[in-house]
Amino acid sequence: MTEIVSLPDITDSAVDAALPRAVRRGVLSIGNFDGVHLGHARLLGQTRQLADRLGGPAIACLFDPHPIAILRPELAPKRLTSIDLRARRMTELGIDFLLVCQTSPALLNLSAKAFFDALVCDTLDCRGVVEGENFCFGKDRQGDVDVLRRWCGEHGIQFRVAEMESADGAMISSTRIRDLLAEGDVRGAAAMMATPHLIRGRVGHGDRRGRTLGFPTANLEQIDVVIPAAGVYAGYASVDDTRHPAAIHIGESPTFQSGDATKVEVHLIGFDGDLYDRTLDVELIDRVRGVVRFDSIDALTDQLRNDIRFAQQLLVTH
Ligand SMILES: Cc1cc2nc3c(=O)[nH]c(=O)nc-3n(C[C@H](O)[C@H](O)[C@H](O)COP(=O)(O)O)c2cc1C
Ligand SMILES: Nc1ncnc2c1ncn2[C@@H]1O[C@H](COP(=O)(O)OP(=O)(O)OP(=O)(O)O)[C@@H](O)[C@H]1O
Repeated sequence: MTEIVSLPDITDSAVDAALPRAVRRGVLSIGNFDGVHLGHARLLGQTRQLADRLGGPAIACLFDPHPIAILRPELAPKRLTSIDLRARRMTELGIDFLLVCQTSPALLNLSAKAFFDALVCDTLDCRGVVEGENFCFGKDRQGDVDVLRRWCGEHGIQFRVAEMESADGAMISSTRIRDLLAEGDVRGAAAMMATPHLIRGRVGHGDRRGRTLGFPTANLEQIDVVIPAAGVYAGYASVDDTRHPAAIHIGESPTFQSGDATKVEVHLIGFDGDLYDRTLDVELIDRVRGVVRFDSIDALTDQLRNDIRFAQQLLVTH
């Protein structure tokens, strides 16, 4: 199990007392790790390998909130994955600790050298560091892998650069996965994360129209991850450790002139029960179609029957 360790600001003297001893003398990889995509997996795999060779724990470290949320809040994207989910995926990659360091204006103001000294040397006393070729750090992104290699060398710290992982001729990144989701390409996003995009939400009350149509839907609220483009999707919805095939509608219901672009409604296929106030985990497997305005309720329900049949077929062959 990857253990999440929350740390105060590394520029704060309280950081030493807050750090368990077991997290020192390890091999470190710093990033945001949103989505824990195939590039991150390659990097973290090398972090695990180097930790095995040098001894000590394999450590991933991220800064929360994401620095962009402090520097340019208007540009801050929604995240792909909660920190808990990142840790769960890192468990499979053999990462011992996910350090979650508090981001502060003082931290963002550190020069690359001051950041290196504070985190890699003073706080963690690392035996090794592994980063991808495009890694930058410190104020104004001054530091890159060349300076990091030099400073690690000066401190007797092993340093490795992971080769960048690409798909279809372009580098995989969290940004690219967000772009795919914005186009509704949940299949492409899943290929880059080696797992489907997961939306967790609490079931609230919709207009209660779905049940009268013969297709009850759970309306997800309190979603704090990226919601893909409006459309109809095939996927799975898990509640209480039971996974149900599902047809998911994201966006407005133009037939009824209701809802908004980020509304997520989930029809659990073959399920009949009360889901209000429950937590639902929805995996988005494939896109079925775009959202359409129907001229009659009968036309809508005919289409919903087809969607469900098509979703079931997609899920069987996926
Ligand atoms: C699989 C699926 C596909 C849907 N597709 C459309 C659509 O294309 N156009 C539309 O107006 N509503 C569509 N709906 C939304 C229904 O109109 C919606 O479920 C109904 O209005 C119930 O809303 P409520 O849950 O707020 O009661 C779809 C719903 C589901 C479950
Ligand atoms: N495709 C990739 N292959 C290998 N390493 C990668 C890849 N993408 C990112 N990394 C490395 O992972 C670490 C964490 O990077 P980060 O989480 O910021 O990734 P990112 O996917 O590029 O994010 P964003 O799109 O938000 O910039 C860095 O060392 C970075 O170089």
